[in-house]
Amino acid sequence: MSDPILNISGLQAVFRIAGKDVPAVEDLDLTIAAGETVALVGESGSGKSVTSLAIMGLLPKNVGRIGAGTISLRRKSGEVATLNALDHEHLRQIRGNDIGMVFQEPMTSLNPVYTVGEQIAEPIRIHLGKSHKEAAAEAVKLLAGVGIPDPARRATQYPHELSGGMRQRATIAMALACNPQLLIADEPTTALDVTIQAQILELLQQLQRERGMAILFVTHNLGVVAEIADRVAVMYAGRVVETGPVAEVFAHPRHPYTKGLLRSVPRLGEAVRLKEAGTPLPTIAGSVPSLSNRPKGCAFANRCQYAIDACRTEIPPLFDVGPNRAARCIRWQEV
Ligand SMILES: Nc1ncnc2c1ncn2[C@@H]1O[C@H](COP(=O)(O)OP(=O)(O)OP(=O)(O)O)[C@@H](O)[C@H]1O
Repeated sequence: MSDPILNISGLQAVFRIAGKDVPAVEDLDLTIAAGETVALVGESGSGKSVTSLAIMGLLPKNVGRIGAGTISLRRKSGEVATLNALDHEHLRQIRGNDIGMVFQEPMTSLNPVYTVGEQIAEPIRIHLGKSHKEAAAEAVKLLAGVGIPDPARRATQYPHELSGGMRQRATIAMALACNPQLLIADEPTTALDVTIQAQILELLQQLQRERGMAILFVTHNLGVVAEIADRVAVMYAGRVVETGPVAEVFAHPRHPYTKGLLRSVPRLGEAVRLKEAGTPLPTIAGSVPSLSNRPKGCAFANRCQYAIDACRTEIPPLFDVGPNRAARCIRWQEV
């Protein structure tokens, strides 16, 4: 792989809960190259959002912090910055400039009292030092680039005047305004209906082809992963339990959790067949253990049909299970 844009090594993110430091993410390694999309996937509570917040330096103040590890980003200038060693001011310069962000709910990024055009122009003025006029013209171009019809008029409108899909396109335009090296997209299509979702995914892929940025895509939706990602990192209870190229991981999962997740996604037609037969969709019984309640050894063991006593004593390491593939399961050969 060429020098990665993002390189995370041994990341631990902790929360202070009832006077104790509790790790929400542990021992996480992740790299993303230019032009590559890596998906972080897992059930609610697995640590996906905490990971993306840690990268952006946006863990909740006084409660969350990075306990260990390094997060390096190759900036547009070519300089490699260790994000977790930077102060707030430096991080602010990097966010919106070298890192673009798109969240599930566009209204969290858009300010209701400014026009869409003003909001897209702002980072262009702040980070790229363009004049008001230049930035405003650039904002219209960006709106056109994300497929918004009549962009000059749309730029003068307020967020509530746009549909949900259009708003998400506008936040993508804002995220890309400074031509970032890395785009972090945290459930960007979850709040949209499926046709709009497909359009937004297509748009992100097209923009990535044009710009060659690295994308970290956070989702719980395996269908979306299959559609958009080159590689996937499956998270469970704060750790990556399986990683590798999407096609191979999905065809031959090596961790029981990945296998369970895949089984709980019905293929087209299968859902109807199961319903007609009165058979419930297979699900993974139980839920992700809470932070303060993580069991000893493999955190998945109490939901796992492959678990043996040895699983409950030590946390398994990530085993090499194929080219560019790893799985955190001592029984991976039997899965
Ligand atoms: N501010 C916080 N204080 C304490 N614990 C937190 C905080 N934010 C998240 N956590 C805990 O960290 C763990 C990981 O949460 P995270 O939000 O990263 O999960 P997720 O995989 O992104 O889930 P979702 O898809 O629901 O967002 C969870 O156990 C969650 O309860």
